[in-house]
Amino acid sequence: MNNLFPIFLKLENLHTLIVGGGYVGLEKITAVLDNSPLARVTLVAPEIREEIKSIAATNSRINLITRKFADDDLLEKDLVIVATNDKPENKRIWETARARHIIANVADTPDICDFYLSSVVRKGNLKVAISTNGMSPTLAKRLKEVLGEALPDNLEAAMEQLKAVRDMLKGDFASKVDELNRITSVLTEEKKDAR
Ligand SMILES: C[C@@]1(CC(=O)O)c2cc3[nH]c(cc4nc(cc5[nH]c(cc(n2)[C@H]1CCC(=O)O)[C@@](C)(CC(=O)O)[C@@H]5CCC(=O)O)C(CC(=O)O)=C4CCC(=O)O)c(CCC(=O)O)c3CC(=O)O
Ligand SMILES: NC(=O)C1=CN([C@@H]2O[C@H](COP(=O)(O)OP(=O)(O)OC[C@H]3O[C@@H](n4cnc5c(N)ncnc54)[C@H](O)[C@@H]3O)[C@@H](O)[C@H]2O)C=CC1
Repeated sequence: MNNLFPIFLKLENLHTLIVGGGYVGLEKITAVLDNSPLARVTLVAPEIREEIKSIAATNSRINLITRKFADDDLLEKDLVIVATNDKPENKRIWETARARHIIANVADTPDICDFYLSSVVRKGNLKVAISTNGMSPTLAKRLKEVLGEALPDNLEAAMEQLKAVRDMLKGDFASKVDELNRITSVLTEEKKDAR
């Protein structure tokens, strides 16, 4: 059973802290910016990889701090991704974040993660997030490739047309829901017919 509750965060409205500037720190900041290019991120680490420095050089919303993590780095942060190579310190940072009610992801240590990153299929406005409940990130990555190929390319046009219909529809909420369900029923009916 996967009990994780999926949500889609507007990281441009939040302030994310990343602790650690090595390979994993780079992977995490890349995942954040690929999805949310306007995310506000502070990254703290005594040694920061060159790739991270070049990302920050062209993005004023990324702030790099070149020193070890200090508890007050958590001030005014909404979520934290911990990726240092010091396991006990990772755990201590998670505990400190917990005490301040800030949710944390700790690379390498699912037991003390409040949230996981997901594998992400993107097609224009459509985004599908995949989790295997931490069982196999590699399977999540493969499924992303499979779904990416399986989803039709004209979904964006369909979404745009449905949005236009949605904006045009008059009447109360229930009648709008009925109409949108009627228009889109073909999507599931075709599948039923094929069986
Ligand atoms: C629990 C979770 C917590 C979290 O990190 O958020 C976690 C944990 C761990 N990952 C490990 C290893 C690898 N992770 C990847 C890849 C990804 N890992 C991601 C998410 C998650 N990884 C969360 C669960 C997601 C879920 O529910 O399915 C993805 C989806 C998203 C992202 O990270 O951005 C991204 C794919 C992105 C994409 O391309 O689509 C690869 C493959 C590769 O890179 O090719 C490997 C190597 C192969 C292997 O080990 O499987 C290890 C062992 C470390 C060690 O052995 O030292 C742990 C720790 C453990 O399991 O104990
Ligand atoms: N490299 C990989 O592909 C994987 C690594 N891991 C694990 O993830 C962790 C991080 O790995 P890497 O990024 O590869 O390590 P790395 O050695 O490349 O980077 C570690 C980073 O942590 C920083 N750091 C150390 N102590 C700190 C502190 N007190 N405060 C702030 N920053 C601090 C360092 O300055 C450096 O930027 C390690 O525990 C590693 O075992 C897990 C899975 C895969």
